[in-house]
Amino acid sequence: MQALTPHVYWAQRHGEIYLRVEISDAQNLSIGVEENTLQFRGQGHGAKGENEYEFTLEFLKPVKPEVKHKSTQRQVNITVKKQEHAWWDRLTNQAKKPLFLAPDFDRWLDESDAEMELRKKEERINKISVESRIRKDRLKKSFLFMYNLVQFLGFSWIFVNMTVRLFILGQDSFYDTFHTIADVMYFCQMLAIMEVVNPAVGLVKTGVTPAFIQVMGRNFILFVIFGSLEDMQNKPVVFFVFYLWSTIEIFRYPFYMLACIDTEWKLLTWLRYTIWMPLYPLGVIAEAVAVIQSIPIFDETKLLSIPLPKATGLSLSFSYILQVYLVLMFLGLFINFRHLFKQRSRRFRTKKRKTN
Ligand SMILES: CCCCCCCCCCCCC[C@@H](O)CC(=O)SCCNC(=O)CCNC(=O)[C@H](O)C(C)(C)COP(=O)(O)OP(=O)(O)OC[C@H]1O[C@@H](n2cnc3c(N)ncnc32)[C@H](O)[C@@H]1OP(=O)(O)O
Repeated sequence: MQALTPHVYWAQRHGEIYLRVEISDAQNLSIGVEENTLQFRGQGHGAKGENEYEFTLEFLKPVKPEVKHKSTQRQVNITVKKQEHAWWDRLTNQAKKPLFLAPDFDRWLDESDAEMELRKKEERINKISVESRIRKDRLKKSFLFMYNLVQFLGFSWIFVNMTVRLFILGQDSFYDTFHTIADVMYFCQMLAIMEVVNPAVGLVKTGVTPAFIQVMGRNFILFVIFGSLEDMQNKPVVFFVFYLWSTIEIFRYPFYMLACIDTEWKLLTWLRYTIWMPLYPLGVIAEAVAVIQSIPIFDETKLLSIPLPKATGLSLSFSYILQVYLVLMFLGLFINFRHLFKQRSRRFRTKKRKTN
């Protein structure tokens, strides 16, 4: 059977060529582009009835070799991507239009209309990406707001409870701080692990190391020194450690909450970036006192000691680790003090520049 040539209709956009081949119920299609020439072959029902149809088109400019096609009951639609984003004066290399080829007026656009369509498409894509960025930002801020609110409520409860008990019971309140406060403190400090996760996943723009030092340093004191040693739990040092921790947090978390809703209270900002100056060294000193007080207890109870080879019958007391930790604490203090100084001057420097 000799192959016939089907009617082919075409239209273009800046990036693509659309071909519509007038063959219904097409089968055994073979469509490909080689060296800028499209070869079409297939069986179906065309202008001259059921037959084998074929045609060849040599394009005006280079096209990509991959071709997309879709066969429907009425026609075969072919999409070819142009190599370069450009408007072509005609479809084929030869100046004279092949007889079987005609414009597809259903899809036809002239250059300026196609540009307009392209611009509208780009605007739509931009709008969608801006909207999705806004949605993500809102979700992120809502999450951070809730996190900061929970921490603020937790630390406010701790601070108010300790202050009220201090006023009512005086120095007696020092001795049972742990039993009244520990559960809420455990909750807040476990949750504070998010403060390491948040910068690590890019939720807040700040360093992971200072947050890690802060959270791990506190959790070490809370869970290991106070949590594992009952003898430490009724010492007055617990009061000072918890009070110093909560004093900064009742300013820091509302400051973050306001940042999440793009609001700033100058006094709160000043307090967040200033009161750590006396509180941080005092906090480290209080924590160091707790570690030093725990050393004889760990020695006596042999709790958390590391057994040495059986033959020696000895074990390495946890107090050695605590002595190393004491050094690390002051290293941690130095790193975080420097970090907080930088944060403070960055904050007040940019503020000043903005107001000038
Ligand atoms: C067993 C292994 C242990 C290993 C460690 C060994 C060493 C241990 C040493 C431990 C010493 C610790 C002592 C300490 O426990 C004592 C005390 O805490 S005493 C009480 C006083 N303490 C303080 O004042 C410190 C309080 N803590 C902090 O300030 C932070 O935790 C710190 C990580 C130190 C600093 O915070 P950050 O880097 O985040 O700075 P900024 O607050 O300026 O925030 C930067 C930007 O991020 C935005 N941000 C941050 N967090 C949030 C949030 N939760 N929600 C919303 N936004 C957030 C913030 O708004 C800033 O954005 P922008 O710059 O755009 O304003």
